[in-house]
Amino acid sequence: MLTAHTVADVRAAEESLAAGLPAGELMRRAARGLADALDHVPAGEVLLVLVGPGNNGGDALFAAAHLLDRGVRVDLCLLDPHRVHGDGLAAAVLAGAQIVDGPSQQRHCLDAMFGIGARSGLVGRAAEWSEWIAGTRPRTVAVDVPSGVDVDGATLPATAHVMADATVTFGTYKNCLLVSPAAGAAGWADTAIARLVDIGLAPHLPAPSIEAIEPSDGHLLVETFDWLRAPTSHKYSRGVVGIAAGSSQYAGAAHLCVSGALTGMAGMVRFVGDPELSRRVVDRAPEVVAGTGRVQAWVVGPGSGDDAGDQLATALDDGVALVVDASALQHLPDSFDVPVLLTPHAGELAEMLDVRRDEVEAEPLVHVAEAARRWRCTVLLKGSRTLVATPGRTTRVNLTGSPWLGTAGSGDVLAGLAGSLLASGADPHDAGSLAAFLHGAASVRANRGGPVTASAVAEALPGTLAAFHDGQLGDVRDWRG
Ligand SMILES: NC(=O)C1=CN([C@@H]2O[C@H](COP(=O)(O)OP(=O)(O)OC[C@H]3O[C@@H](n4cnc5c(N)ncnc54)[C@H](O)[C@@H]3O)[C@@H](O)[C@H]2O)[C@@H](O)CC1
Repeated sequence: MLTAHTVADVRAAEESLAAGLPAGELMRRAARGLADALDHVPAGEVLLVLVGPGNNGGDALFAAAHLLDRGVRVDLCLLDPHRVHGDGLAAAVLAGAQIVDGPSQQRHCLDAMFGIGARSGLVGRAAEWSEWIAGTRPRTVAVDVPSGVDVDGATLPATAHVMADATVTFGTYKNCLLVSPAAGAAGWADTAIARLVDIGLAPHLPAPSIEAIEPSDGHLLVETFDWLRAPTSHKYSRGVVGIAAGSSQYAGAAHLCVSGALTGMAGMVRFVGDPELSRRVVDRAPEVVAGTGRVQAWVVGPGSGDDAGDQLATALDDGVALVVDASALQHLPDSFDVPVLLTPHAGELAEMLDVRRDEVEAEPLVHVAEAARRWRCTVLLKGSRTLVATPGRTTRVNLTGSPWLGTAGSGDVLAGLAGSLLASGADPHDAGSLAAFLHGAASVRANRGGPVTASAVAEALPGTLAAFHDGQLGDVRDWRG
């Protein structure tokens, strides 16, 4: 798992680690790693370093000294010349850095104004410099976190903040580097996920605040699905998932949800719906069994019509786990007696919580946790960085996929896949986060860097799942579009 920690936990861990090291060793490690990560700045090129008053500025000043040794030229802009890391400034100046009044035409920039000591929102010169970055667009690397974002809340301020092309972070990820909307300021389009410099912090860190499934986590499948270890497993021990999806208006949703369910871990897919739709589903997918019968989990709601409420009530009567999606989300009871995964997008979550969609998009972490608390179940909030929250569990963020996945029907495939994982033995937290991971990776596998259809995502799922199981998926950066 890739993990992120809160500022308080990072500070406590750093204190504990630093206690056993010579003074200044942590900053030396951070600065060395930072300088190594700046290998794209060629010798002879000018790097502008925006230096803040704290240790974040100190990291950059020591890194600048390394870069000067490599032949890079360094201009320093000091946010407050009276508050600057003294030893760092001395090292950078001794190595040949020049202090300048403000940014000009530099094509490379290092944002070291504020790190984890940041308050959200920039004002004064810091705001002007962030506007210079936005206007001039030098290639900008943020040190630890982009200055001005809310580090733990992963939100963006109403006032200015830095938009970086990439971020180099120390010791562990911070929430703002993984979760929307702040993750967008850390280098969304370019490197997608911040580069992590190992400073020896891991043994001192507590449980994470956020975690993300990585390609190397294929062992989760064997740990989650007992039947994978049993040579005698059969279709019923793998689990049966029931699908109540689609309607005359959205017949395609039935097919797509079924196609997602067929590519998961369950041994059998049942479809319940009106006779005409059932006939069409079985015509397209002869593996599907139409009609009611025993299932281990239900998926209710994708493309459902006016009968979504009745379908949900019927599924609840069955007393098994369920995925509730789309229009069925409008018919939620106050609480559940069975394991439940709700899969809203921001608009649907806004309706559930009676807030505006832009409020959910501005603070997705807060709202997904609120819904998970209110319904005491797992909530998967779909988006460019899908979140999965369950009371008592570490919230997961999904890092696979691309904006091409924002296509009609892809949510139906996701719901079907999640239902299949639920029926096959996963709890809703694992089912939701594994489904989001596989679904995102499958979309990239289907057509890296280009458009995908929901059907193509479903077709790419079996190969993606097999590669994940076998540890063949490589790096998570490979599975972002
Ligand atoms: N603590 C440690 O042992 C280590 C810290 N490291 C670096 O140290 C950083 C944290 O350093 P600091 O605690 O000095 O904090 P910062 O360098 O983030 O800055 C803190 C100062 O900036 C001010 N400030 C923050 N946000 C502001 C805003 N929006 N507008 C105006 N002023 C603002 C604060 O009041 C404070 O005085 C980390 O992010 C990391 O880069 C690394 O060197 C690794 C080791």
